Amino acid sequence: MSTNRVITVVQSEDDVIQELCDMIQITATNAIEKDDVFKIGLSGGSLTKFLTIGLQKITTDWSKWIVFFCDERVVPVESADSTYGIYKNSLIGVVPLDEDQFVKIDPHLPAEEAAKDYIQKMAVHFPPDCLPRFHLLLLGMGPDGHTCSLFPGHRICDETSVWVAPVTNAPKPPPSRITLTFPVVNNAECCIFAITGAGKAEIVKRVLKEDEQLPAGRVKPTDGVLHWILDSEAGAHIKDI
Ligand SMILES: O=C(O)[C@H](O)[C@@H](O)[C@H](O)[C@H](O)COP(=O)(O)O
Repeated sequence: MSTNRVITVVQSEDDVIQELCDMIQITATNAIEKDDVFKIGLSGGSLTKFLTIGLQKITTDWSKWIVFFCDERVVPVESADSTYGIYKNSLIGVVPLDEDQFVKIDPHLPAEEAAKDYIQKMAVHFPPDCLPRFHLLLLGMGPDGHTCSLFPGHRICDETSVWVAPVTNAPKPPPSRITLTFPVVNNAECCIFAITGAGKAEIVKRVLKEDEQLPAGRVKPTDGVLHWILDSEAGAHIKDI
């Protein structure tokens, strides 16, 4: 089954941020026109920097945004490892988003409970009897091909019975996390990978060659579009795919 995949290679990291935020603005406008709400899922890592820089420049009805996490580290919000903590400090007060527009984990719970709790919180915004369908999921990818907190060889990559799964032994610190599972990721209307740097060129090539051993290679929206936005370094081997 071929996915509706679009690969965009631009020159620099700044160009990736511009391309990414242009796509976010368009997707948000279409979602708000269609559903009067914009349900977006954010990831951590370098994406936090891209959005901190780029989201300030977009035009959108911020009041219609509901912001979820594709994955989150189960650490206190004050911790430097908290993805929500980073977005809270870098976006709230900078763009017109309120804290209560973020659907956050309860970091005081162990990962197993935090995952169940997050499903309950998602169920407030999605019909309970079908898979949640995000308008947009923003994804990163590690040099090992992981995305969200779906790590190579980890059993939760095959998890299909829950919307959100706990991770207690993530190879990328911190070890305790929660993550959306593939059925939810692949039910999104749109997924965007924003990837930069020479360190990712080899793994990008492998993933775009559909190496399904790699979690990022299993992101294939069943009824949606998949975008890869790459800078010239991360896209160095594009011609080989
Ligand atoms: O919380 C996390 O760790 C992320 O959600 C994770 O999936 C991230 O997107 C990748 O590890 C890429 O991170 P970098 O872009 O920083 O390489």
